[in-house]
Amino acid sequence: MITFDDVVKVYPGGSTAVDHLSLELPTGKTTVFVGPSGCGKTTSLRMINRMIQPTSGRILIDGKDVAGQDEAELRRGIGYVIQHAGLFPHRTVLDNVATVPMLLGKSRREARAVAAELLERVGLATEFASRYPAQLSGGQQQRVGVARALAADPPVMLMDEPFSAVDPVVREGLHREFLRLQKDLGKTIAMVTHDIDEAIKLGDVVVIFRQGGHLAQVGTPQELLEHPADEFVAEFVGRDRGVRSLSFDSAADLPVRPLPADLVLDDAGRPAGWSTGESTGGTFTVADSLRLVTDLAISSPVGIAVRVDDHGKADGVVPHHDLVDHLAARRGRK
Ligand SMILES: Nc1ncnc2c1ncn2[C@@H]1O[C@H](COP(=O)(O)OP(=O)(O)OP(=O)(O)O)[C@@H](O)[C@H]1O
Repeated sequence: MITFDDVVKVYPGGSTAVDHLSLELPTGKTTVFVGPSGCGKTTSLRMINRMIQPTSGRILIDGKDVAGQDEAELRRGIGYVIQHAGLFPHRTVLDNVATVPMLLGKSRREARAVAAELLERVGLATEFASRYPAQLSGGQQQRVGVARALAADPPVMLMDEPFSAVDPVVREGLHREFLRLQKDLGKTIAMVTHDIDEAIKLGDVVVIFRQGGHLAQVGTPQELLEHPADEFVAEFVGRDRGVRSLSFDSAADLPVRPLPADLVLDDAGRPAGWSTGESTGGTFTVADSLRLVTDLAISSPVGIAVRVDDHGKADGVVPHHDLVDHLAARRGRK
């Protein structure tokens, strides 16, 4: 666990970047710092590995004050990923990643073997290993940056806007990769982003800052969407927060009706469209979210979402008025 204990940072010149921050970042989870520009996110992140010294207060990792630790040793346990990956331009991709294990005392051969394995883990094919950073796309460079940060197998990772320099499609892929990796690795991650959607997608815990380095709210993405603490948070998480909070609710307890006669099935019982010739526009299973069902019901030409089982066989439908009733009942329960 990383603990901020009443941390203040006032820069020379008098601007307060972080104002009495007390916060706990749980072990093995991703905590995302988000907020408007200049609200102290990066300053907070960099105080964890002592790139910036707090003016007052303490930061502890697993109960140990970082201020009392040897800087080099502290940083060996903390991976650091930045926006443009920060790769060494004159070293190959493989050697960029192998540098850290070599610094930690592994032979060149061993270090390269570790590097090759990490590159594979972040989804880079072996053919990229011998290229130089400039010969990679932004998204590929970012993967190398993540692999390099993981090379010392640090329990803690700091990530400052790691995905913001790439286009939305590439970012989407990196997000998927990140979630898959983190599920396997369970690192204690602190990440900075200015993008609330990214924070909600990647964070187990989301910390919203407001101007002046004040904490606005801390919570799970679902808590922030459903119970914003004030107008600032409500505005920040977005006006469509109600719809987005449906992503965190399962479709498992949504009541379904029997299959209507005008739903056409193929020989295997899979939905093939409506008798009017229109498509079902997709299907859902009990493992999906209420957001998907809502989307299907709204975009369906007949206003009905079709549920299938694990084999793709249709096993029930949800007309949009049933969905509206379910959502109203859900609101009553919360
Ligand atoms: N080295 C510095 N000297 C003086 N003031 C600084 C310094 N670094 C940052 N600041 C100020 O401290 C405040 C917080 O900066 P910080 O970089 O932590 O914000 P941020 O939330 O990460 O912003 P952004 O999203 O724009 O990167 C800002 O007002 C900034 O101008």
